[in-house]
Amino acid sequence: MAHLLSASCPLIISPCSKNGPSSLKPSLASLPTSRTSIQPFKSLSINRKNGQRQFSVRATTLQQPGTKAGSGSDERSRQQSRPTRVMVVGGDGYCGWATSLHLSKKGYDVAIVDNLVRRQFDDQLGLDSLTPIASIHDRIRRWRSLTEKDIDLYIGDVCDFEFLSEAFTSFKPDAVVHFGEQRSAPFSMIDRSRAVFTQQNNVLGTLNVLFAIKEYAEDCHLVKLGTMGEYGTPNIDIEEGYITITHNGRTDTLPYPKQAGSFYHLSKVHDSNNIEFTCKAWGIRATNLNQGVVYGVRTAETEMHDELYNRFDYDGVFGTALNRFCVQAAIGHPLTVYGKGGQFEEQFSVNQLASLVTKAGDKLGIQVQTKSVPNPRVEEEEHYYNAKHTKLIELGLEPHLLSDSLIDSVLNVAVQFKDRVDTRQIMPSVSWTKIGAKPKTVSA
Ligand SMILES: O=c1ccn([C@@H]2O[C@H](COP(=O)(O)OP(=O)(O)O[C@H]3O[C@H](CS(=O)(=O)O)[C@@H](O)[C@H](O)[C@H]3O)[C@@H](O)[C@H]2O)c(=O)[nH]1
Repeated sequence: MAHLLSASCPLIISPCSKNGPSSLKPSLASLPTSRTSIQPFKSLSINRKNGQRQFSVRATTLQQPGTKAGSGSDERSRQQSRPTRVMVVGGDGYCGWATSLHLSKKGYDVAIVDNLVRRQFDDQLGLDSLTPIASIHDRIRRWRSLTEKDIDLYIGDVCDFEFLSEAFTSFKPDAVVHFGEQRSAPFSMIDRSRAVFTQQNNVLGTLNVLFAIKEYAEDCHLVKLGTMGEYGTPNIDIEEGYITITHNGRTDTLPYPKQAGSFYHLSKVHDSNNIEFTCKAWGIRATNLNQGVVYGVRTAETEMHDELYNRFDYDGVFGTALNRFCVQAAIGHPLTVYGKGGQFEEQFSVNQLASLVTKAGDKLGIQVQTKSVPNPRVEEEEHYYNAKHTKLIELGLEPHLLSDSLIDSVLNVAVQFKDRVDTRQIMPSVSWTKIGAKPKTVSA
């Protein structure tokens, strides 16, 4: 029964809708319900629609030790019914909200589990989403009034096992999509207490979810959001989860080495180890999706009403590069490329992202400047990067490549809400080297 699929999903795969956000959309209906067997490496070419370039990707799926491909139990589990009840942990957040609506629209029974801590981070740090967002209660009420579809809501912390147990026994999920983690690398590098919070919250929360599945819903499939940042920037191709190594004449297929670049990214490495272990030890079924930077703001569902808007972060702590660049362009702030800008956000370098935004600005008559600002992070600013990513495609994912029209649409949203931008939040404020044990306080 054990199934662990570790997939890499670079930035260019933007599944939710043409206009983003690129939150993951592995169709739950297409997820395997049994372990997969070792297959020979396959090659696959994808042509970019605009014909700019072609790239090849390869992947393998890995049979868990001690199992036989195509065994009777595989066959039985393949015949099990598809999941219909999906619990989205972190369903009030950026990826979680868009995913919850998408799954609800597709006819799944959805339950959101969230402790609303993401909103508290904003209050504590004096930040706000560029887009005005409604409370989770108003969001769900609005969705019901527009679609007649109910989304269940469990407000609480997955680190609290009593709460999680109650949510599991009452909702009875067939699948859990887990986004409920502190997801900002800079946040985890503010001070000791934020570093400790990030690892405690993320690692223990996921461990509780694994125990809840074992205890209450053995057949439940865990879909967990990992990160490409687990792998760092090795000078060789990044394989999907596993690499075959020959050492002293013996060969084995082993987890790909991890070299995370922040306490946040490290928390995901620890999660991955715990998930892999429980797949082997208990037969938990999990898909660990190592996702690249997510960008965009609208999906078909979130644009149905103002109260369904998704959050959109542009600040130096929670804003990610492309979203930040679009907001910076909209308000005439130079794009803040850190250091040399050669660091890759999956398939695009930061410099390339900046030129894409500059081009989109031209079309709107906005003159976009770029400036190199001192890099607050400890990272290589020029390096080899080649991540393999075929497994999701084999599972049925149709990639929407980062296109000019997507950037145009994000830039348009940034222009629409530019009066809400707090320019004091634009520059990076968190340094990887200045982090210390002393708590950092925020002044008004
Ligand atoms: O104004 C900016 C902001 C960022 N960068 C550069 O852009 C790169 C990416 O930074 P980011 O803030 O866009 O993304 P990151 O910190 O890597 O984290 C985000 O993307 C990760 C996927 S990945 O990047 O690790 O694949 C997710 O796991 C995280 O949850 C999400 O916040 C970094 O090398 C950074 O130096 C700039 O040059 N200028």
